[in-house]
Amino acid sequence: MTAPAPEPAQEAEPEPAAPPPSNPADEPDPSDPLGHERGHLAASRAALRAMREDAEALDIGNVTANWVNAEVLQSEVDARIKSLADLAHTPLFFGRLDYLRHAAGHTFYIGRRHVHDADGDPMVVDWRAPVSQPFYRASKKDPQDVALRRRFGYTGGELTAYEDEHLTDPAEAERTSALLQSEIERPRVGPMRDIVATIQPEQDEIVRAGIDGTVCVQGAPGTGKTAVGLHRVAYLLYAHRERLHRTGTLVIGPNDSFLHYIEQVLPALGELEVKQATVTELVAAHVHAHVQVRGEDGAESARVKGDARMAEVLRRAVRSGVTAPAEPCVVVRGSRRWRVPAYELAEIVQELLARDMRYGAAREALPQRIAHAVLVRMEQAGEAPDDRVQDAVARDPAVKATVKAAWPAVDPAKLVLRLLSDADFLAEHADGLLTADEQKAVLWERPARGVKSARWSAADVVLVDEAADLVSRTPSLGHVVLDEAQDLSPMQYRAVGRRCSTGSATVLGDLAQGTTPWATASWEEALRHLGKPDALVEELTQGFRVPREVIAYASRLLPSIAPGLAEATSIREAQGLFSVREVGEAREARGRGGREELDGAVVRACREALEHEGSVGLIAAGPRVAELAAALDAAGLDVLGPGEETSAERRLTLVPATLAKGLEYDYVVLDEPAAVVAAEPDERTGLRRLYVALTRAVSGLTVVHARPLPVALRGGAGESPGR
Ligand SMILES: Nc1ncnc2c1ncn2[C@@H]1O[C@H](COP(=O)(O)OP(=O)(O)OP(=O)(O)O)[C@@H](O)[C@H]1O
Repeated sequence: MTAPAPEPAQEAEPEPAAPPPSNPADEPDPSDPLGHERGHLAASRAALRAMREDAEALDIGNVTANWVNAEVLQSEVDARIKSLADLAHTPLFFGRLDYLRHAAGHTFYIGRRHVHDADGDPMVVDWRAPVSQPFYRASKKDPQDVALRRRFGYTGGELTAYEDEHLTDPAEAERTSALLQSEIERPRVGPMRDIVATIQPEQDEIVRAGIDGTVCVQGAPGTGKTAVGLHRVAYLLYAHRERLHRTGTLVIGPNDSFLHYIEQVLPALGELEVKQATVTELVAAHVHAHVQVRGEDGAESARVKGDARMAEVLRRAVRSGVTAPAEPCVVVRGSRRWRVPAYELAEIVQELLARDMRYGAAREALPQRIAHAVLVRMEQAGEAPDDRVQDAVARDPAVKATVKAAWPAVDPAKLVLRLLSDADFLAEHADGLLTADEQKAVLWERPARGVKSARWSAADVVLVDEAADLVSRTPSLGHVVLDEAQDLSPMQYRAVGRRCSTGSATVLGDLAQGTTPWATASWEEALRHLGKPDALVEELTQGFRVPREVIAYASRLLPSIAPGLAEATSIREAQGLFSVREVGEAREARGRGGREELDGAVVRACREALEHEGSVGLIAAGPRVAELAAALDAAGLDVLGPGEETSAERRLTLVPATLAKGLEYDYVVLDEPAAVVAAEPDERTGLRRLYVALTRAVSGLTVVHARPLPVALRGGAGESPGR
């Protein structure tokens, strides 16, 4: 952190950390508070080293004789040793609270992890501990027993500044923190970082919401939804470690480059166990070893396959093989024959069908029910059969044959394959649910021969997942974070809902950024599909990413893409660079000459952006990517693809607009907005895609266009900057 702290903060030149005071509890030297804080930092680091040495010295041989236990224990010890590493560029603490009257002590240093001294007294407390909460929430209006909140500034790992707020001092005016501001405005390079030092009060409320409730967050671009979701997982893991260790946690994101972008946030917070996946990966891994996504759907076919009505079609199809037995079931035991008549078998089957049971569970219950009917007859005949007899009868070949005929086993993948290949079978179960046209849209163009060879699409696999759940219940995790949720179909929401049916979820999204034909229109409806209709819907409106002028420009699209939504604010104070450059005449631009001129202007804009510190993203419509890659190459500019990590040397990424969601770059060059819009199946989706692309910039945006800008973006005369 480099920004100087304002009055009354103290600034100091970086210098080696002072040696730890002989007694860290020594009263601070009022003439050198920074020296005292550095002393505490050095002492905390020494304490962390000692904790690590203790962990390394653990001899588990004494604790366990069993080698399986020993292995488990050793891996836990190894994980602990790893988690105790002192990372040079992650300061051990970033804040301090002095309480007025706290029972357990007075001063607490807040950091990413807990550190204690040899007596077990805390040197640094975890940001997630209850005692740390006022660091994020206390204010002059509600000091929460805090006299002093101190924020620390670091330069290259050295403690170089601090900034104080005396929350109970009426004479001290409230003001924004410069350290906080500089942290927010720090240039971005590389993957996403944690925000523990600067979580805002309204974000903290979501982060620390109870584990039993599902929270849904609607938020404009850059309001910190992803950051909040990830910190919430870290918080829940801290507060409910045992429970979540058993049940598991999962973060769902829209694509692999996004998951790659966020994957280091949780490990940096010491959480190494959280799984990350896209919905498609999650579902495909679960349903069938041979079901692989290799096909694609057209918009209409994907829309119908993603519609919640498909759940009912599948329910009917799964149960369609159940038939009332026409023959009695005759079990021979010794010299006696026991006969359960067909009408009674039919009653048993009917009764199971009427129950709210999984298909597979009912199929397992059926032989026991038939055996019970046999046992009743045995008892009536004066026998005294026990449970073992009932089990033996349930396994009798005659009973098995009855079950097989009345309640056939269902293979979910084969069932869906038949639905998508066999028009009559589909019609039978979609009757009254899907129109003839919709049924046509659902059917594969070429019927597949087998599960392995079928060209399953992402939407098909979700259908298989639904069918699999109808047969046997999908195991639920303890907590699921669903990011960029607005793009999910109702059937996908159901698939995610199954994975948190006995747990809870954090649903994050922005209705204005929905770019699928089935994009979420209302959170209430989405939450119903998810199976969490009582979830709390919160809104975040403070933008941390996009400069004011840029968000105002992008927000011109809101009336066309999401009329009900409010424009985000920007808490960035830095002005930000923003220009819209028109190249040549629109007419001319349709020809090759125009495109070359456009490519040239784009390359120039990229070069200019690279003169600044931080990452640069060139966002363009998919069909433009190859041409722009060639132009950049010809100009000698080194360019990365999405998902490749930026570094100080390689900072320019060429991103197809379809993959820009959730990502951010310090400087964005946006190529030809009209092409971004035109690459989508309809105008609303196109404008939403454009809205996403326009809101990726942290410090500057240059829009370069040859074709006329979309009408919704043009604004009034003289409003466009840089012309
Ligand atoms: N409290 C905060 N302090 C510092 N930086 C923050 C804070 N909240 C969010 N940010 C930063 O703002 C940027 C945007 O956050 P994030 O990506 O989580 O937003 P989002 O709402 O998910 O955006 P989008 O809708 O575009 O996906 C990130 O760089 C994030 O680290």
